[in-house]
Amino acid sequence: MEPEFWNETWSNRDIAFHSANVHPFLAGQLSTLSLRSGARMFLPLCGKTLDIHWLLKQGFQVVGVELVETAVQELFDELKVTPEIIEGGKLKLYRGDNIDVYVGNIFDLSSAEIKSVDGVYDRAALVALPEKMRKNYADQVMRLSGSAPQLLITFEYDQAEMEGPPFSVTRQALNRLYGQTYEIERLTGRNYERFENVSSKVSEVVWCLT
Ligand SMILES: C[S@@+](CC[C@H](N)C(=O)[O-])C[C@H]1O[C@@H](n2cnc3c(N)ncnc32)[C@H](O)[C@@H]1O
Repeated sequence: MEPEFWNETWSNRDIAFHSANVHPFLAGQLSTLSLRSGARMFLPLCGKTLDIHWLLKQGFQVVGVELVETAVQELFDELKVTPEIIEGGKLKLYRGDNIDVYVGNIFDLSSAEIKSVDGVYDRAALVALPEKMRKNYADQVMRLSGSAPQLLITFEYDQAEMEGPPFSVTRQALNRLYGQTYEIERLTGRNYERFENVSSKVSEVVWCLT
């Protein structure tokens, strides 16, 4: 997906991926990463997810990256935080108490910029990218996070029935992307019935990468 696709998605408000609730598995599964309190969580392709609100409330620090500035402005508005906006690098930085969100392309971000990361939360990020981008994305997430443990949420369905995004990402695909670096454990999953065009089974699956 090229940047124009996501700019149009946000300007047309075609943001069905944005949930009105905190992800139902986040609270129950994050502890599998065994993070210290106050850990710094990296959210690649973060949008304006309410999961960020939840993480901040739990005392985590958050660092995100998001291509579309409108999304980041809305995130800070909804958090009721007036950001300090820092320009100078390739990406603009929106900063508040315990939260840094970089505006721009994840592939332009450096590990020196985002500093240390204790855990990664990938919801609707890996699955937002077409197959040909996923290897570069996975390598970049590992580079940026120092291969920190990940809570990763994917979809599995018959890709022939829907174009994506979100795309179907199987365990075999995860093994190819992350299997050299991480132990990959399937934590839980549920049937997901919100893709209108898919008549066969859709599963939403939660993984722990340690
Ligand atoms: C499917 S949405 C998911 C957003 C968020 N994770 C959530 O759960 O609501 C994917 C987001 O990634 C952003 N995005 C896509 N490609 C990106 C890239 N190369 N770098 C940074 N952000 C990107 C899009 O603008 C979009 O907001």
